[in-house]
Parts: sequence; structure tokens; C-alpha cells
Amino acid sequence: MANATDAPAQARQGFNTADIPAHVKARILAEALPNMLRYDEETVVIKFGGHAMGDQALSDAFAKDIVYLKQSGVNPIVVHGGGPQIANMLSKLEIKSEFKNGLRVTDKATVQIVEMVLAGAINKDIVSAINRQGGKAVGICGKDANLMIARKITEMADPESSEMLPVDIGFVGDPVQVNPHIVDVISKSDLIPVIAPIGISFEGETLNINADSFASALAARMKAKRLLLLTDVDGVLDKTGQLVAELSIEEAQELIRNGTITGGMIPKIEGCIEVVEAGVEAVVIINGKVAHSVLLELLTDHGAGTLLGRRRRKARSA
Ligand SMILES: Nc1ncnc2c1ncn2[C@@H]1O[C@H](COP(=O)(O)OP(=O)(O)O)[C@@H](O)[C@H]1O
Ligand SMILES: CC(=O)N[C@@H](CCC(=O)OP(=O)(O)O)C(=O)O
Repeated sequence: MANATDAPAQARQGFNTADIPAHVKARILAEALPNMLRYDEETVVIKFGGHAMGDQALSDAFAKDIVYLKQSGVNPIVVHGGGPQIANMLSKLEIKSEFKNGLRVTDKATVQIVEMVLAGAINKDIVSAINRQGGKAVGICGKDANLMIARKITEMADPESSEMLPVDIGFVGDPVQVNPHIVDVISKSDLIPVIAPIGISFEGETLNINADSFASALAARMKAKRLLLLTDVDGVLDKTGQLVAELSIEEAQELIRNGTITGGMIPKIEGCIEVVEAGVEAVVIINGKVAHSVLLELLTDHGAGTLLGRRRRKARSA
């Protein structure tokens, strides 16, 4: 048997339920079924981060979860990242890359590689993984049917003073107009949309969009029931490294102010706040390195990671 921390081994084992006692099976089903009903025909946007993609068995477990959701009447929409994979390709091509406030500075050569890696290799890998598990996935990016129109980022908040300062980080976009028609058309059938975070400007330029920002803008526009962000940690951790199971908007802002939330977690949480303010019930940050974390979050009462929203976890099964 794999131990609790050996997620890839657990994922490889799949669902072997033969040695689970009947009364435990009954408890699991009794907990899962009302949760399944709660998400029936609801849209759930799931962001699959590049750090969560590393292992084949885990990627297959993720793909299986997406197929199970679709088969049980939920409407899953996958948005993926690929930061580490872009970094690998840039380093092979000996192109230097740097980040400013969590965003990759993206010149003309870099944006071509970013599009190739995200909308090409990674998008098609995820599509194939879902299809291998019995789903019918369709890969698109924000350019398709003008799904994600973005504006070049030309100013950023100074981390110390919060004052907006002019910046030039190249072909990096901030979503300004989401046209979800193509996603609706795909997901109203038996197909599952898998979306690469590439956008297009009103002037026709290809723009690199942070995958968390892309998923947040889409979830907000589609008034999704949930946004799940899969990353490489269990959720938001407090100063002592303990998981924070739920956060209000005010508590999240305070954790950023007092320096508990730093680095890549800052844009993630800022996106989450905007999503909740736009009317999405809750956003959950979960560990994509735990096998079947998506099912654990959606179908068990206590959930898996950090929930940020207007709704308290205790009331989630209401
Ligand atoms: N308070 C915090 N709790 C959890 N993670 C944090 C916190 N502050 C900063 N982080 C960092 O944020 C990272 C996740 O963000 P990021 O690297 O952008 O993930 P992804 O590539 O999955 O989008 C974690 O690996 C961790 O290093
Ligand atoms: C502008 C910007 O930073 N874009 C990201 C897009 C990919 C991404 O966000 O991937 P993860 O979710 O795996 O981090 C990048 O170039 O890395």
C-alpha cells in the first residue's frame, strides 16, 4: 500500500475499493451524493498549474477526475498553466527569462515560445490525457472565437507603497473582455473545454496571460459555482506553516499586508478576491500533487485546501 504522502504511487494504484469495509463505503457514498447533486449542471472552472503537472500518474488521476465530473453532470472547464515547462524550453533555447511581481517578462521571441508550449504541447497533452480516460476534450486558447481579449500591462503596483508605477514587461496581458460563447458551445455538449492562457489584444497582438488571472476572469464572467486552483502546496499556509482551511476576503488581504502570503501566492489570492467579489460563491486553492484532489475537494464535506469565499465551509453541505 502507498503511504499518504506517496501521491504518484496512490494515483498509479487507481481506485481499488475491494479492501474497504462496506460501512466505510456507505459513509463515503452518503457524503459524496449530496455534494454531487449540489454541483449538478453547475460550471466549475479548474486551473491546473504547471507545478501540479510533473508526474504522469498524477496527470492521469487529474484527467480521470475531470471525466468523472463530466459524467456525473457537472460542467468542468479546464484552464492550464505551464510556467515550469516554459522555463525548460526557454533554457534549452538559451533565452533568458525573468519575472516581475510574479509575471514573466515576455519579449517577442519569448511570446512565440510561450504560445508554442502552452497552446501546443501542454494543451494537447492534457486533451489526450482526458481522452485516454474516456472523456472528449477539446483544446483551445484565448484567441479562439476571441475568448480572452487582453490589454498589455503597462503599470503595476509598487509592492512597498502600492503606488501604480509604469512598467514595460512586453507581451503580457491583463484580461479586459471575456467572450465565453465558444466555451458554452463546447461544454453544453459531451465535450470538455481545455484552455491555454494565451490572449489577443484589440490590435491583434498575442499576449501571455498568467494562468491564474485567465482562470479567474473566465470563472467570474461565467459566474461559475466554483473556481479550483491546483498548485504545489496544500493551500494557504499561516506563519507557522499550518493550512488555513478558510479565509474571508478581509483575512486574505491582511495575510498579504503582514507578509504571510508572498510570491506567486499574491496574484493567486488577488485573483481569488476579484472572483468572489464578482459573484462566484467560492474559490478553493488545493494541492494538485495529491491524487484525486479535485474529487476530494468537491465531493467531501470538509474539502481539501483553502476556501476563500462568502460561504463558510461548515455550511458547504447545506
Ligand atoms: N502563505 C503561503 N501559503 C502557501 N504558499 C505560499 C504562501 N506564500 C507564498 N507561497 C508560495 O506560493 C507558491 C504557489 O504559487 P505559484 O508558484 O505561482 O504556483 P503555480 O505555479 O501552481 O501557479 C507556493 O509554492 C509557495 O512557495
Ligand atoms: C505572464 C505570465 O507569467 N504567464 C505565465 C503563463 C503560464 C502560467 O501561468 O503557468 P503556471 O500556472 O504553471 O504558473 C508564464 O509565462 O509562466
